[in-house]
Amino acid sequence: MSNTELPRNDGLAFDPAVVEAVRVNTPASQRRAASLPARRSLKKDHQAAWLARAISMIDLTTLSGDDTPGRVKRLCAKALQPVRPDLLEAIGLPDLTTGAICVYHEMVPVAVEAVRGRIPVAAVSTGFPAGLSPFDLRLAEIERSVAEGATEIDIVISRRHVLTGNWAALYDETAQMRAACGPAHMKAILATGELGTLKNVMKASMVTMMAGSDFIKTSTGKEAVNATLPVSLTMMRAIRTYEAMSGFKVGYKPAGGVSKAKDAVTYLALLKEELGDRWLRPDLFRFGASSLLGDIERQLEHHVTGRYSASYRHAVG
Ligand SMILES: O=C[C@H](O)COP(=O)(O)O
Repeated sequence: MSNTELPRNDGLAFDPAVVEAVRVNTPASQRRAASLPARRSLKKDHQAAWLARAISMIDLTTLSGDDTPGRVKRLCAKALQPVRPDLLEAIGLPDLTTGAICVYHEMVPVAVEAVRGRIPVAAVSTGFPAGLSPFDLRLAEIERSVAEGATEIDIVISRRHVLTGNWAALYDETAQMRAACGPAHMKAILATGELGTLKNVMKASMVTMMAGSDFIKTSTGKEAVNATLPVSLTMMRAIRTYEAMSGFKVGYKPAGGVSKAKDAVTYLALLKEELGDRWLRPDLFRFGASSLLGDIERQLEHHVTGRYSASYRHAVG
């Protein structure tokens, strides 16, 4: 099934009472997050299966000022063949791909041609990463990316609406962006490292889901602090609350700074505990990551051959 055929979040009418009702126990969230890595240790086949699963949920990303068509084509080739064919055969997953490729608008046509419809192309739009270009241009950017073949749009919210408590403005902005996406799935980047508190993260999560986001995503990868476990716990609980309110399952995307296989497994363990097995699929979970794939490939190589190769051998992704 192509991702444009997947169910969409139609959203709910803006309800300030939902925002008012938000409660977050920050010390408890931090304690829980801190206990996770120590509690999780996966071995052998089980570990390989989780790592393969993690690959299938990576939005393989390049978002650099020096991106070129050549780099994007190489990244797309890596997304379609994320691990050496002999390793994929050995783990019984010869057709494994990443979840999607994620690029700036200018690179959308190159990526669309390179992936040949096998995986979705996601575009970061709306004046990424700051989201401070004129609003009509931000909407036009979404429309252009969709017209050029992006089927997922990662929008950035206006952090100032959160920091000034203007929840109605955040709802309105997000709803207009969702409309501009048309058939493309929308991931709302909250830039959680700039929102100040976990309570703000929870409120922004609720508002952007009420406004129709299909996914909520932590970060652009450009903030000083990007994806963290306490933020992820908070956003996953917001997703659970929203499902109880609306019946709709919103997806989750931690992004920025997730670069080690071990960390990816910790995120997946948290996801399984908080939201359940249904979320352990690419339609409801993605890692936004530029270098995670390289480390996972290294770990899989070790699993299959018993040897580690140098990390420079896995330079792409
Ligand atoms: O959304 C994805 C991020 O921009 C990637 O961040 P990263 O380079 O820290 O993996």
